[in-house]
Amino acid sequence: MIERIEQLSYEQFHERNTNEYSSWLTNDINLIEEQGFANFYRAISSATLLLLSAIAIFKFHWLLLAVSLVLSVLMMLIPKLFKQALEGNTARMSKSFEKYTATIDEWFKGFDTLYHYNHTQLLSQKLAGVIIGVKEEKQRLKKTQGMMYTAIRSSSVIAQYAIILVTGLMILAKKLSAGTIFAIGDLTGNFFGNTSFFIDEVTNFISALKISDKIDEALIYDEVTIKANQDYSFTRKITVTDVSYQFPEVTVKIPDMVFEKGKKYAIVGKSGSGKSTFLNILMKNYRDFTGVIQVDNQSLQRIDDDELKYHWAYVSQKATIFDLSLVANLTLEEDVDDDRLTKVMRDMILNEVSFDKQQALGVQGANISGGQAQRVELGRALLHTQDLLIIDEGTSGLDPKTAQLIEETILAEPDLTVIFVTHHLNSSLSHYFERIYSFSK
Ligand SMILES: Nc1ncnc2c1ncn2[C@@H]1O[C@H](COP(=O)(O)OP(=O)(O)OP(=O)(O)O)[C@@H](O)[C@H]1O
Repeated sequence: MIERIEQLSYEQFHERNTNEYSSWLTNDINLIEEQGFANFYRAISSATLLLLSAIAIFKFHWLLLAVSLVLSVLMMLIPKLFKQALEGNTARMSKSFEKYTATIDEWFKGFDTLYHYNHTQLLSQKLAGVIIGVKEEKQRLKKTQGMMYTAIRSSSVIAQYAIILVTGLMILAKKLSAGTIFAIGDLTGNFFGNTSFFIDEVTNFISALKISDKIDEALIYDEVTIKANQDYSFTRKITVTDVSYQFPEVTVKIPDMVFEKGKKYAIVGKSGSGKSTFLNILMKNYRDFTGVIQVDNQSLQRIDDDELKYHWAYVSQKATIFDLSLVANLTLEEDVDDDRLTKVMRDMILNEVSFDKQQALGVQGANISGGQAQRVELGRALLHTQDLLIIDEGTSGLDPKTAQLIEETILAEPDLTVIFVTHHLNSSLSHYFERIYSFSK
């Protein structure tokens, strides 16, 4: 499952909330394990005991075994009556777990805000609903399972009586000795008991497999139809002509622009004017745009995604920090040139963060400040990019002096092409920019 997720494109991954993936990997895996694999192994054990009882019944008379087998086949039809309800309940339980995980994550992440507004009581209000939802779905599933078990157990008792009756008739017909009736009672008890266990276990196993089918089906995507050209080249310029992007509710129109290699560009514009949308198009996160973006002489769509990601880097306003050491956060555990790493750490003033080389920065950067996190994010991009650095408000969390220092360092890089999106263009840096593009709604 994780390997399939690794292969998703940006748009495919973002079709669903990250909590849905978390729920698959926690709740659904548990459900598959508890209801699926545990039942699979139990079914093997029941089948073995069933076989041993069948051999013993056969030793008395083949006819008794034949009737037992016919009755057990009839018993196996019972789950069909519950199949739809059982699969529906299992699927609904998995959905309710997804909602539960998403709600817990959302409201616990908002704890600080609720705390400062004296509204932490919202936690129990919001979580109560989803907890009750999970409980109700669990009860529904248990109820359906219970009804199925009762039907199977009852049919098992009826089948035992039927065999005892057949045995009685065979004794009267002098085909079996009178004492057989006592032994056959025990044997058929075992035989039909294990048949009913076997049926329960196989039915539950199959309905658990439906969850894994649901995940598999959710992760099936058509291949990207546009054939990528492996040869990446950006030696001259990127041109953007007549580009627009259609969201369900709004069409975002992007102004025509040219970005020459090695030069620096600023993009300014009102909130909602389409700056981030453009950057997402340029990074190939949003593929279905209209218009033309050429990189040297190739259309952007034809450039291989991995090549593009290798050469271009994108820094957003929101720093992503992993619970790894500073160096691992910068390198993403890749081998990098030591001199380059040292330069990036110096340029992004990161030596102050490096309290201890091994110390992790905390989950979502809990052990460092917001400004430090942004510098780590910028440092990671500088370390990974060869050609183009796109910064979307990536210095907004820094104090003005540090922001200017960092921005100047980046803008002074001679070979790097920089696209710098900002709401607050520092006039003392204007001379670095070849052009300032203005987006309007
Ligand atoms: N995922 C989305 N789904 C639907 N509409 C979206 C989505 N992302 C952006 N939009 C819409 O597209 C328009 C452009 O948004 P975009 O985020 O590109 O603006 P922006 O210039 O980057 O704004 P800001 O400066 O506030 O970050 C807005 O009207 C926004 O509501």
